[in-house]
Amino acid sequence: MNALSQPRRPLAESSARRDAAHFINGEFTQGTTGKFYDNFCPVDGSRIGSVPEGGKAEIDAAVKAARAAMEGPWGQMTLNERAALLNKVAAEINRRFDEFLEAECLDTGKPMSLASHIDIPRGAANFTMFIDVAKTVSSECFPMDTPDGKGALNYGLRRPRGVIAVISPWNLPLLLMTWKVGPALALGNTVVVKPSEATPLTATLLGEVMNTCGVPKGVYNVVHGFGGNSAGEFLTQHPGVNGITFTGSTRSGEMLMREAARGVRPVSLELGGKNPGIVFADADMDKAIEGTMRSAFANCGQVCLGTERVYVQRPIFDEFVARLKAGAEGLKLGRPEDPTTGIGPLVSDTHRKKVLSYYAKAVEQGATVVTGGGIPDMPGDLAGGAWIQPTIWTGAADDAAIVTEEIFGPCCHIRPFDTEEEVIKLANGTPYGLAAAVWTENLSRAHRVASKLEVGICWVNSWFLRDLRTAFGGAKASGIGREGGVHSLEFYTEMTNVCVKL
Ligand SMILES: NC(=O)C1=CN([C@@H]2O[C@H](COP(=O)(O)OP(=O)(O)OC[C@H]3O[C@@H](n4cnc5c(N)ncnc54)[C@H](O)[C@@H]3O)[C@@H](O)[C@H]2O)C=CC1
Ligand SMILES: O=C(O)/C=C/C=C(\O)C(=O)O
Repeated sequence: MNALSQPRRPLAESSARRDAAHFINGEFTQGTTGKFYDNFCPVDGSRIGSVPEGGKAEIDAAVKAARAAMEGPWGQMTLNERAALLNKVAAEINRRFDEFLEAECLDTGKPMSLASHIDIPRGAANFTMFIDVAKTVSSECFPMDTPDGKGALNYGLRRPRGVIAVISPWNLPLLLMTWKVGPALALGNTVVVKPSEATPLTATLLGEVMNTCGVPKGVYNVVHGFGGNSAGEFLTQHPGVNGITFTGSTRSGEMLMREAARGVRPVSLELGGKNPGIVFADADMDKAIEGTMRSAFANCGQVCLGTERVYVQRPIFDEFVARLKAGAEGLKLGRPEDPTTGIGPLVSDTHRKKVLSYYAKAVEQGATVVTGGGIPDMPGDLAGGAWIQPTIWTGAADDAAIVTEEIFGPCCHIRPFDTEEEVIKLANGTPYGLAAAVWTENLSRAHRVASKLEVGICWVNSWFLRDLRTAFGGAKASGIGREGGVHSLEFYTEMTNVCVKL
């Protein structure tokens, strides 16, 4: 199970190559729209299977099933009963680890070495962690004075919010979907999930797991389809939805928020980033290079927390650029099942077109291409995949597109800086505010800089070190709200203050 130490069977032979299906009220269905689209593997462009596109009828059926489950057996369950079921779900994901792994790597093309360490284990951990939160969280209590001297007692009572719409992206499909489904269910809600159109497989597979574990029908529903004028928009428009949680682009987040305004429904939005990495001259160079390699290139740069702007203090600038260049050029592009693969393809040809448009803009706007900048020559069937070269630039202006806009590819721009004050201003000089990575051996400086960066998450001498109990989310245009640990209660529950006169 789990870690990848030797080659796996080729994904071409995987039994995870299947048609996707909606999962509504505990049953798999192809729906009634008669519309289907093809799901392609970005490794070689091969067809994985078909995906039904859900319409208003499928969304309505899923929302009604979710509501009925709230009012039925799920809503009647004790926390311990719910927890037992969700622990079984986590155990079943681990038991079917290889199926989830193959499905995720078929859909995304990411290396199995990465998905077996991050995506699939987190798919299970997202359930167990939030069960712990639900079981251990305490409530607030305020005793108060009253004129008669007898007093009153206020206490907060948390109830599930209801039917939660989960709209999830393609870059970490199982991880980011369960990051929302885990707390939603642990806290007693039901869900309708609209996974990304590009990555339908693991959400479908999770339906099988729910049935195997005896999770009541209607608790977990999946409807496939696209965003605007399709399943995504129909879901957010449905009046039976009590809250909308979304991870994806800032543009789509804005649209969702408009939909959520109808009926004044809460949103939790984790959106785009243009995250800075700041490397001070006193940094441990090996650690800074290793961390920046991961933050710029892991998952082919398709991580919202990734570093696309690197600021390096001038005395170490040339050495840093040379070493990151060597690292990028040493990354092996390869098949997911090859344990020596360092980087996979982008998720789709459509996304590659977007990333390549930035590669072109970088040159047009006068940046120096340190390495990469195009499409690599891939052998045989891989030539049909969405491969792209890891790319590093220097010399772009601070207002160039590659320095200001989220690219979501394996690339970064490196710029020198002189002073702490200057780099804080540069780092904050963007509408986004998701994450930052600061590299320094000076403890005082680390704390000082972290406190001044306008971001939701600041790593010091690390990147993507995740404690699931901590607050996770973005500042400014990178999102609204925080999820993780007790912070998830804010969105997934509704608080009633009970005031008891004594
Ligand atoms: N913050 C993050 O983690 C992610 C950021 N992105 C960024 O977004 C860019 C565009 O990628 P997309 O796949 O188009 O991301 P997107 O943000 O448009 O899509 C994410 C999810 O939202 C759904 N969606 C889109 N529009 C919707 C609407 N009007 N109503 C309801 N649901 C809707 C999609 O079907 C998908 O499930 C990427 O190039 C990247 O820059 C993409 C994926 C994840
Ligand atoms: O929850 C995590 O650990 C990772 C989150 C990553 C994203 O939200 C993303 O890349 O979109």
